[in-house]
Amino acid sequence: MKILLLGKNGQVGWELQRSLAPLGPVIALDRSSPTCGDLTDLSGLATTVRAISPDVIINAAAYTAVDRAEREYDLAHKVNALAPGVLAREAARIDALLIHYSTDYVFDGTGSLPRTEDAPTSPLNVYGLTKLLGEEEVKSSSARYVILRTSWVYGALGSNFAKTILRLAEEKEELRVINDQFGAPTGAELIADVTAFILHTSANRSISNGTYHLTAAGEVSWYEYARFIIDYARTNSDRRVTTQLNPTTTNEYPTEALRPLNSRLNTQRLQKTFSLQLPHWQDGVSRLLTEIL
Ligand SMILES: NC(=O)C1=CN([C@@H]2O[C@H](COP(=O)(O)OP(=O)(O)OC[C@H]3O[C@@H](n4cnc5c(N)ncnc54)[C@H](OP(=O)(O)O)[C@@H]3O)[C@@H](O)[C@H]2O)C=CC1
Ligand SMILES: Cc1cn([C@H]2C[C@H](O)[C@@H](COP(=O)(O)OP(=O)(O)O[C@H]3O[C@@H](C)C(=O)[C@@H](O)[C@H]3O)O2)c(=O)[nH]c1=O
Ligand SMILES: [Mg+2]
Repeated sequence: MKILLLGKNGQVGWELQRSLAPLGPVIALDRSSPTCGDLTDLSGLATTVRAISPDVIINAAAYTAVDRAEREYDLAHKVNALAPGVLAREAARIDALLIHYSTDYVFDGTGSLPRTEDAPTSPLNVYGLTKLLGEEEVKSSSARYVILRTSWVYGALGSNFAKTILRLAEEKEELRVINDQFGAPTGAELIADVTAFILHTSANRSISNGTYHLTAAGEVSWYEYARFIIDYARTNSDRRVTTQLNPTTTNEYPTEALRPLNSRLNTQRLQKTFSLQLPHWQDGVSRLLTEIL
């Protein structure tokens, strides 16, 4: 199968370059590739799909700066909603399968139960809204598609909460981290591996269009996640991690964008449909920390 990958140097895109390699030729693009891989260039994107004519399109590119998106609606909307719409309509023209990623931030995060794929969406911030509009663009096209909603992504390459905390833990005397937002940190490696597995499955049996929640198992608050990272660095490295880590609340830690308190996603549909098991978040985070410390 010929695969077109967009966003090749993001956290997930980078790991996809590895996990997709055994499945067939991968044409991997980013915003500065000679062949247009810029999601703000909607006609250029369409031309790219027509020129390459892939069997599968994987969209790992996105506007992911959650606070900045509050000030850059038009750009976030173009990248997260209009561009996936173009990809979906071009996929439909050539009968390619589109794999697209979305987020826990499409939900408002009330209550404490893990949300299923069909739970009502109600984003609290611009990033979440534009990602939801992107999902709707994909679903309303006549393309074959799989949407994978994930959460709290980290990887060795790129920026993420785990790497930020490691840095701040050496720089600052005190760190305050929110203790009332809960979710599952999910490795870019895991997302990429599951994506490759889904594609391999789709080569042998037809899979129906659908949205699936894909996160690591277990749950944690950002504060407990930071605690895990700092304890791990103290035990397993020579870093001088002298910071004092203190819990705080969403109300006491204002940010430009509102974030859901409950980011828990129910992953049963993915596990049952593809006979998969999802590892605990601590497994992947320990691997990351071992790798970067
Ligand atoms: N990060 C997270 O915590 C979560 C991410 N997701 C979703 O998972 C997917 C992958 O995210 P992740 O890998 O973490 O994100 P990253 O921010 O690590 O990577 C996104 C990539 O998209 C690229 N990109 C941004 N704008 C454009 C553009 N106009 N044209 C081409 N490329 C562009 C970025 O390039 P550049 O660096 O040049 O800007 C970057 O390489 C996204 O759909 C995201 O919404 C879902 C839940 C959580
Ligand atoms: C750095 C820092 C963050 N925080 C809080 C802010 C926020 O609520 C939480 C995580 O911070 P981040 O900046 O990593 O949050 P954010 O960039 O919003 O992370 C999100 O990114 C998008 C792309 C997604 O799709 C989501 O799943 C989620 O991963 O921790 C603290 O309380 N103290 C700190 O020192
Ligand atoms: Mg972030």
